[in-house]
Amino acid sequence: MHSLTVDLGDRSYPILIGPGLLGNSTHFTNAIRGRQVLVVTNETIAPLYLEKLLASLQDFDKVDSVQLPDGEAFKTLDTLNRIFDTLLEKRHDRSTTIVALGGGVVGDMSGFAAACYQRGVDFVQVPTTLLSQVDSSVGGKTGVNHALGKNMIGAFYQPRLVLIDIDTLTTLPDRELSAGIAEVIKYGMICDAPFFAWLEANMDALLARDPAALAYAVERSCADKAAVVAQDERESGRRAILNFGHTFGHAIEAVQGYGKWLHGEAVAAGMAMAAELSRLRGWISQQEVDRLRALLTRANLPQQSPVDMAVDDYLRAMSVDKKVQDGKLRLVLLRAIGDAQIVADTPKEQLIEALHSCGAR
Ligand SMILES: NC(=O)c1ccc[n+]([C@@H]2O[C@H](COP(=O)([O-])OP(=O)(O)OC[C@H]3O[C@@H](n4cnc5c(N)ncnc54)[C@H](O)[C@@H]3O)[C@@H](O)[C@H]2O)c1
Ligand SMILES: O=C(O)C(=O)C[C@@H](O)[C@H](O)[C@H](O)COP(=O)(O)O
Ligand SMILES: [Zn+2]
Repeated sequence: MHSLTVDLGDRSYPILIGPGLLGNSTHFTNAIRGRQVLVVTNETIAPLYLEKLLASLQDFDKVDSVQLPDGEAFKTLDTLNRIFDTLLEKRHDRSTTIVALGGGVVGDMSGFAAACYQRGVDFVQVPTTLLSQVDSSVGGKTGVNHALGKNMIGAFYQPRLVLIDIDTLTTLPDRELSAGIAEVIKYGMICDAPFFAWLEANMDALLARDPAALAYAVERSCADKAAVVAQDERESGRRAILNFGHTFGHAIEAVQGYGKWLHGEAVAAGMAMAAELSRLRGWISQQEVDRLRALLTRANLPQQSPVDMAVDDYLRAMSVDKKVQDGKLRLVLLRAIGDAQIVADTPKEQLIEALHSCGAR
């Protein structure tokens, strides 16, 4: 088992990574302070992993579970209410711990429910997709979508433990594996050039689900993310680099309708757009853009806009991005592979040219 820490003072917590962790009760008994637990999962994950998790929670006095409908389209305030309904109907008090068993959708909603229920209860992340293991379970961004924008309603709320059982990746559909790889590639692009080179050398092993390659990619991604989050927990500055490709990607998700494009797919296309913009600005070379594009292609990820999206669709959706300040769009661009910078002065013509170069109408 590999262990790292997200260093946030008295809110620091461990990330445990390895095979077989779901069946080990010790990690839960060590991290959970009270005697009550609510497991939040969904209809797809429950038949695969709920029984195993419940067996590891046998020592607690009161363990309930709730199964949410599956899909990004259900990452809403309405679905959140199902968690609150269960907590109240089953009479969970303030000492309860919410355990999120699932991908980023379950994790983001469970974390937000934990932040809100009786003004805050403990929370543990058990991520089961590659994307949630390398990204969403770490760092405490929680929330739900709004029709007008991604993750628009939420809170920063840190878990007490992130338990990553990489065995769960064996059942993940190929398309979801690729979506997770998009966020892995992101770390290489924004802050870890040696990792980017490692991904170029090991993409075939990752796609073949080689356990050692997957474990390494999860560990390295979590380490990269934990370092950024420890510097700037609430995104007042540097943390925004984790949003590389997301201003474009979130526009794709919202305009297409949540769930049509997977988050990781939208981020992949968004990273290609941000890379093109960085090149137009004279910061990275065509060769660096080509390296990103080649890696996205090998990972079976898109790098072009949906055909039916026009530049105006992007500009409208991007104008509500959470990084907008005083009406000014802030974007994450690249100085080089492995070196991201946040900029507020992108010329509109360059932005439009970058969008066109990725197929936006
Ligand atoms: N909080 C953050 O920092 C952060 C970071 C990145 C992404 N996100 C959010 O995460 C969400 C995307 O997460 P995701 O990619 O995990 O999607 P997801 O949660 O929708 O899961 C993808 C699909 O895989 C299924 N699934 C989950 N685990 C499985 C397993 N082991 N075997 C088989 N099927 C399994 C799910 O039921 C779902 O159908 C988005 O809402 C995105 O905004 C949040
Ligand atoms: O943890 C972060 O910070 C991120 O930006 C990680 C992203 O991968 C993630 O998709 C996040 O939810 C986007 O944040 P948002 O603030 O733009 O909604
Ligand atoms: Zn993301």
